[in-house]
Amino acid sequence: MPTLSNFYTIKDVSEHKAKDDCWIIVDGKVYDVTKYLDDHPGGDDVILEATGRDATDDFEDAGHSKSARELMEQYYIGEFDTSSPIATKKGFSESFAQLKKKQYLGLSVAVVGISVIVGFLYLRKK
Ligand code: HEM
Repeated sequence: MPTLSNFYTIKDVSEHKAKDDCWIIVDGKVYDVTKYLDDHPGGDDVILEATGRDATDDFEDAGHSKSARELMEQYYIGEFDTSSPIATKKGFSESFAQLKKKQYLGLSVAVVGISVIVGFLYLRKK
């Protein structure tokens, strides 16, 4: 029998990033792991660090066993709404924006520097 699932956007999931209210996204599914944090063999910090974004890569990198995957089923609360944009690595979008800012700054400094040198050479020739 088909079942209706809850769908959560990244905004919904981002509202549950605390130790006493923690959701994670793994493989397109959303889990409320609040009650599991203290029991997690990998520690609560790794899970808390992976909230508010797609934690699939971190979950897979840890090489979870079959029993760990079975265990997580009891924390399943719904599907992740993939129509919303999402980062897979923490801070990727922020660091990309910072990099772009730095590039603009570098370009401005180069333009000013070249103008000064050209101006200097021009004046010396006179
Ligand atoms: C409902 C979700 C989760 C469950 C049920 C779960 C369960 C487990 C279990 C049972 C282990 C012990 C080893 C094993 O049997 O594989 C483990 C280890 C570990 N988990 Fe999770 N885990 C969950 C989510 C996560 C997430 C989201 C991350 C990373 C962000 C993570 C990172 C780790 C790490 C790093 C270990 C390493 C332990 C070590 O070998 O030192 N886990 N987890």
